[in-house]
Amino acid sequence: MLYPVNEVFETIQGEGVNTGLPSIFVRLQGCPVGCPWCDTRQTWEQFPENEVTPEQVLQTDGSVGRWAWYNSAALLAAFTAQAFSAKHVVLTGGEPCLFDLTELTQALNRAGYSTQLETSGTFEVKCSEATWVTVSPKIAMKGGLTVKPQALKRANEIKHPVATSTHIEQLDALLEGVDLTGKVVCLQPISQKPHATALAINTCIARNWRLSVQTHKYLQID
Ligand SMILES: C[S@@+](CC[C@H](N)C(=O)[O-])C[C@H]1O[C@@H](n2cnc3c(N)ncnc32)[C@H](O)[C@@H]1O
Ligand SMILES: Nc1nc2[nH]cc(C(=O)O)c2c(=O)[nH]1
Ligand code: SF4
Ligand SMILES: [Mg+2]
Repeated sequence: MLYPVNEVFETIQGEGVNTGLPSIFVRLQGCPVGCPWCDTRQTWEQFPENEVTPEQVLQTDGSVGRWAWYNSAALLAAFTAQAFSAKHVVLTGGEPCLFDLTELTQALNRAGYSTQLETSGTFEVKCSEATWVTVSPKIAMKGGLTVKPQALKRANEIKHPVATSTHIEQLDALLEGVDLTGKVVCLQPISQKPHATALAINTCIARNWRLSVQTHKYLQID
């Protein structure tokens, strides 16, 4: 299966439970969710005129919406060609669950990589059993999509972006009746805003949830 890839790079996982883990990020192109504060707006549209060769994607930093088709074998070959050391692959986007990721994650696992998804939960999650699934639920965004119960059920980690108390109330409503056994709940301040960070800290302490700050932004790395 072919996937539209916006960028492939090696860095340190900056968010969530796996913070600090050296990781290869594969950012897929395309997202219809429409979060007003999205870090990666360049991945929203998959414009045909922005298609480039796989080599060109490896040479750019993904800050523009260029993308190329890759299959799992070509991605694995790119990891080798780039001499990446990390053995953990994070599939993000854009919205990676626009695509069936089963074959890709299984191929990565077979090649010795652990895998993780970063998803909004607005599409069914299709991936290998071994994949760590981080759902960052998107509620009442412009695209009008809703969070799929299957995605919440499959989540290993629920990492909610927050800036106001309304975001906490929306998360509470979403999680009502969801069995959280074995799942980690994190709050992630939106765009490092001081108010958002204070709200996340205070709520995490009150609820015994995890705090996820975007450490890569503080470190000024990708
Ligand atoms: C860019 S999204 C891509 C994956 C997927 N579309 C999703 O939303 O989970 C990756 C992560 O960044 C988070 N994120 C995006 N923009 C952010 C911002 N301005 N502040 C905090 N977190 C943000 C998302 O909530 C998500 O957890
Ligand atoms: N360092 C780093 N960690 C991240 N964790 C999730 C990211 C994402 O954009 O999905 C991200 C990212 O873009 N960079
Ligand atoms: S779902 Fe993810 S990629 Fe899509 S707009 Fe929201 S944060 Fe950005
Ligand atoms: Mg990011």
